[in-house]
Amino acid sequence: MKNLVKTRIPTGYGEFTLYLYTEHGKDHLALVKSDVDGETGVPVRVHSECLTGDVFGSRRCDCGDQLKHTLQYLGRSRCGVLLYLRQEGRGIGLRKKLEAYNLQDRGLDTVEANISLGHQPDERNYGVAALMLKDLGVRSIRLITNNPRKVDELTEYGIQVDARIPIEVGHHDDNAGYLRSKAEKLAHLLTFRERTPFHHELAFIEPLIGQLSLARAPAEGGPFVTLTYAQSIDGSIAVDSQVPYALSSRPSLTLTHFLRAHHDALLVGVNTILSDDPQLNVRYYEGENPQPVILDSNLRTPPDCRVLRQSEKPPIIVTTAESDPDKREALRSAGATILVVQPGEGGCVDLGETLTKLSQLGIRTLMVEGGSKIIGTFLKYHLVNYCVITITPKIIGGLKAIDDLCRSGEQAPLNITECRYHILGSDIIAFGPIGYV
Ligand SMILES: Nc1nc2c(ncn2[C@@H]2O[C@H](COP(=O)(O)OP(=O)(O)OP(=O)(O)O)[C@@H](O)[C@H]2O)c(=O)[nH]1
Ligand SMILES: [Zn+2]
Repeated sequence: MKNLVKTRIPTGYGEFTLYLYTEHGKDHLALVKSDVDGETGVPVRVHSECLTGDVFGSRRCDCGDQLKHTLQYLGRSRCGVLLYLRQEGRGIGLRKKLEAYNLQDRGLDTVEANISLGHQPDERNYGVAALMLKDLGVRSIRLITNNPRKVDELTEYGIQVDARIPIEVGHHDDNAGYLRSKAEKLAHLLTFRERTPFHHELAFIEPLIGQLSLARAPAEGGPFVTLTYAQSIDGSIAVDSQVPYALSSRPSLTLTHFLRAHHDALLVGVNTILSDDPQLNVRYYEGENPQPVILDSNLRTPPDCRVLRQSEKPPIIVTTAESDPDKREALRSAGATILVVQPGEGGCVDLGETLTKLSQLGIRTLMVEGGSKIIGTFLKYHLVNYCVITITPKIIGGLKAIDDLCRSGEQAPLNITECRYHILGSDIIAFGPIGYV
């Protein structure tokens, strides 16, 4: 199979190259991030066309969300491939799929509907996908799918599949029946994570939960970073840096704890430990406590702070080689794990090295809660993947969440792409991925 046209496609998720192939008069597409020729372990999604889901955002299936999450994931990956195969309706075409939908509205499931229209439950073939991957020169792949048949067939066609990356996203009431049929009748590996459906009033944050589930797959680079904080309407996170100030309302606090339960680790700066003495655990929601991480270049963390006295998981304290060895020993005796990294800018620890080391410790998803210095530094170095900002109806004129990012002129304003807004109690939650393109 030969590529007929190749062109550059800049997107909100990063720049890709689009390759067009043709087989039996049908165009199939490969959207490729970076050069994948000769690469191993390349993240690959083999996506079957679903006009209703991909273009119109139909909630009858999970295709549209899977497509969007894949693009976001590939945008963050060093390289990757999205194959867009024109196999509408699991190979039976759009018209028949729409007829099948009507049969499903009369009580048949997705498999029965295909059969009653005289078709197989699934008429797709992945030979063309294998040929496209071979033409692109990919040596081995990690396949983004819940469908074990795709893994088996690509393997039979000579593609080495090193691993499967699950993509359980976009689950809701409208497609619950369809997903159940896929799991029960088509052997899809769907766990119906006990987290979904969760607290009904927190269902709005599902786009982030989907990203986190993808981020758990082993990948190159550091963990997926979610930045969360609460600010007043004028952008303050506290009256001043010394005094703790509870800004969030109870529902927003539940959201924070819910998010903590969905991340491997929770990171704060030592100033937050000194001013708030927080517990950094999950209390307003039922779920696992994240691993606390404290950035503390000079080891000012008091050995009797709450996170050391009370936490079920003792914190990882990140410091530099210059910090006092006696303090290090005292914190170690109190239970902390000390992680030594290079010094970074402005007396902070080097964040890039910190993230690499946390990733080596198995931390794939990291929630960053502040304070202001940490928020600013993570943003400045483009280390944040996703933001969840709680805006409370208060005017404080105090300590700004982000004091200086663009003022020096070196940094362009950052965009929260596809920013969504949700009203939770009396607060507004603004959330979305950060785009750096
Ligand atoms: N015939 C038929 N096709 C459907 C129906 N719902 C979705 N599809 C098509 O199914 C294809 C997607 O297949 P899915 O079974 O959702 O997922 P998959 O591609 O097998 O597996 P994943 O890689 O995990 O997404 C797309 O081509 C959709 O158009 C349906 O009820 N009937
Ligand atoms: Zn679909």
